[in-house]
Amino acid sequence: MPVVTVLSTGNELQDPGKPLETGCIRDSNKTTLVSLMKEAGFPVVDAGIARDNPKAVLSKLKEALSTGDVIVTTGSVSMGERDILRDVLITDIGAMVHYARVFMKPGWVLTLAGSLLVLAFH
Ligand SMILES: Nc1nc2c(c(=O)[nH]1)N[C@H]1C(S)=C(S)[C@@H](COP(=O)(O)OP(=O)(O)OC[C@H]3O[C@@H](n4cnc5c(N)ncnc54)[C@H](O)[C@@H]3O)O[C@H]1N2
Ligand code: MOO
Repeated sequence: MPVVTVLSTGNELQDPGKPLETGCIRDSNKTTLVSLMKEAGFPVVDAGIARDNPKAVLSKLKEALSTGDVIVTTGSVSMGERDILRDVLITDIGAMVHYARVFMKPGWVLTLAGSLLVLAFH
């Protein structure tokens, strides 16, 4: 089975385990994704949270690529000025984006990119 590495993006995200700080929210998406992947039988690596700047996203993505055969990310592929993941994938990783939109809302900015294989959704 391929190893699936799951990475979240967002300055506001906080891991479970300590009281929630002002202006933060729990990284519930990663918890959900990790559980779903495990339930489906995949070995899973939790790659943590990348903060919303290109350097942090690149460094976390590189780390993720070294642990997983498939990378699933959440956040940072929509229309906001801090939605930078796609740029980093193309410019810094050299990934090919196969698609960046699907006919569904919410969730229309689902992105599939291959370098190895990165599935970025949000
Ligand atoms: N838990 C949620 N996740 C996502 C939501 C949502 O409503 N709740 N909306 C989805 C859609 S549609 C879009 S578009 C993207 C936008 O996410 P971005 O990261 O690009 O933009 P933000 O403005 O930072 O996030 C929107 C909203 O979703 C919360 N969020 C983002 N990532 C996570 C996460 N890992 N765990 C929990 N909540 C998250 C964020 O704090 C904002 O309130 O988001 C999709 N995902
Ligand atoms: O860009 Mo979301 O996918 O707000 O619907």
